[in-house]
Amino acid sequence: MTDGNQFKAALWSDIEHIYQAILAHPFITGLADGTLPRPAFQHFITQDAHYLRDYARVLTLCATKAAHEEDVAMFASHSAGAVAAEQELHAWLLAELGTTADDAADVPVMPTTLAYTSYLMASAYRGSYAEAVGAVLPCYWLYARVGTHLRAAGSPDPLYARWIEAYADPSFQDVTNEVLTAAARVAWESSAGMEILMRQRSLGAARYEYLFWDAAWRLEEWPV
Ligand SMILES: Cc1ncc(C[n+]2csc(CCO)c2C)c(N)n1
Repeated sequence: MTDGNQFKAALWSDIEHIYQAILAHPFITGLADGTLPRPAFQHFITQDAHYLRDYARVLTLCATKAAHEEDVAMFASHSAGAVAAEQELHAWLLAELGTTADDAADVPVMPTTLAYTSYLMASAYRGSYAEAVGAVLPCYWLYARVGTHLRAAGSPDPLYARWIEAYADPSFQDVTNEVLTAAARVAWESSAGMEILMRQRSLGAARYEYLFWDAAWRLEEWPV
């Protein structure tokens, strides 16, 4: 029931402090100035490979729940295409780091990865289409914003520069805008109560986005 642009502004104002905290995080500043220790980057890419497998499934659930055919096609194509592109990037980065996607798959799923993917799965399985879209949106939006922010300075480290390029790429900004358009429309078609749930799902996912960087920085493992 809220106008699309107003709703997008409300969603962004909910998560902007998290975006600012991500930009200030030593993982991100280290990517930009090249000081990020390789083990933290490798932890991130390895956990992200686990994350992407579940994320692709969550996008197919969004496709299943969508009311409009164009949203069905969009989420199905993102699940098949956009996630595959990221997986290719990860396979390349893992090879550069001296390991393989197969070996990375044998590394356990760490606590924050499991918590975030479980949150996404629960939102998409149990929630409405609006809640599912709210949960997947920060993943796109924060990466598009972080990528654009980092591109300005690049990175002296060629591996980190390659990662930054992927998320600053205009095609990545396009897929983000497609999901934002779908989110604005579903809000317009939803009740005020459902809009609140959608915003809560988005805020929760944005918090996990911050935690995901932080977990890699801490080289998070299961304590027991
Ligand atoms: C923790 C984490 N959050 C977001 C992304 C970015 N991302 C992953 S799947 C997808 C949708 C289609 O490509 C996007 C934007 C990531 N890689 N890892």
